[in-house]
Amino acid sequence: MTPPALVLDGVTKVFDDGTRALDGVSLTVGRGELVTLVGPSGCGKTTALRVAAGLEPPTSGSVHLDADPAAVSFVFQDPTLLEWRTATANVALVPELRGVTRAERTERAHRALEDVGLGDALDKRPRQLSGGMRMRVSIARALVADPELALFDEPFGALDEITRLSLQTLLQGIFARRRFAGLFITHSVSEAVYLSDRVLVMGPGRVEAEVAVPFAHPRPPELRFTPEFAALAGDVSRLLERAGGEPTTASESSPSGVTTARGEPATASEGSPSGVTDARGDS
Ligand SMILES: Nc1ncnc2c1ncn2[C@@H]1O[C@H](COP(=O)(O)OP(=O)(O)OP(=O)(O)O)[C@@H](O)[C@H]1O
Repeated sequence: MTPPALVLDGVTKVFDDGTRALDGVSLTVGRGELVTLVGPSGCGKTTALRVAAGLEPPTSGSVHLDADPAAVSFVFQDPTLLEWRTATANVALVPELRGVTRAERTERAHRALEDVGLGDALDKRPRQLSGGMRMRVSIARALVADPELALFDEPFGALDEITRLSLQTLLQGIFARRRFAGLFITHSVSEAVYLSDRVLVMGPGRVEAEVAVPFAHPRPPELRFTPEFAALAGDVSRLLERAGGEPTTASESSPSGVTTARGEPATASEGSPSGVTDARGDS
């Protein structure tokens, strides 16, 4: 069996000032699987991502990355583009640093930019681009490395709602075609359900529950308006509320696919679907 792309096993992170940001976090991201982390502010999502990326050492527990480190890409909330470089030159930077020839890196950058719908903006500088377009460049820069694992830290958090929805649709289409492993942090329940195969609900320092998302890829944008989608988002919202997060829109019925952190079925509501588990095992 192919090993998962990423495994965190019992990871604890205590910062020098004594803050216990992670307290026994275990999670896996399989190949070709997109996993989202949702949870209240300060529960440790970014820390988990940074530990996964090797940017922070865990205090205890282990991290297994089964990917070429050169094939791990990041997308942050801030697109962090170089203002003096064109969109193409920004995207080509990664292959440039790896010694890829100019002709090849330009071709790869153009392909990646076309993939994110920026075929008409290849020579534009960041200041000539809207916030959504800058984020597309940032996604293209992540894709140009042909990632085995892509790590996303709330990439769409600063965008307006319409841009955010269109970038979700874009990323979902790219994921359906390329099927990298992904770990994606978001505060949006609907974004988590629309994009991912599994939603991990975090409470302070811990993964409290896991919700399997059964919808096949590619996912049409209209999926977001179906009762099945609303039911699953409702389950995640309820689990998030229990974990200490802000309540979001919940629906009456519950989908299949929710388990608690210990793997027991969690009865989120009458007629709960299979697929929800609570990390603590209580429901
Ligand atoms: N370098 C650091 N030194 C000390 N404490 C830190 C450090 N980085 C994060 N923390 C603390 O660790 C906890 C978890 O922070 P983290 O940024 O991982 O949470 P988060 O869930 O990503 O929050 P948000 O949703 O607001 O981005 C917080 O209490 C935060 O203040």
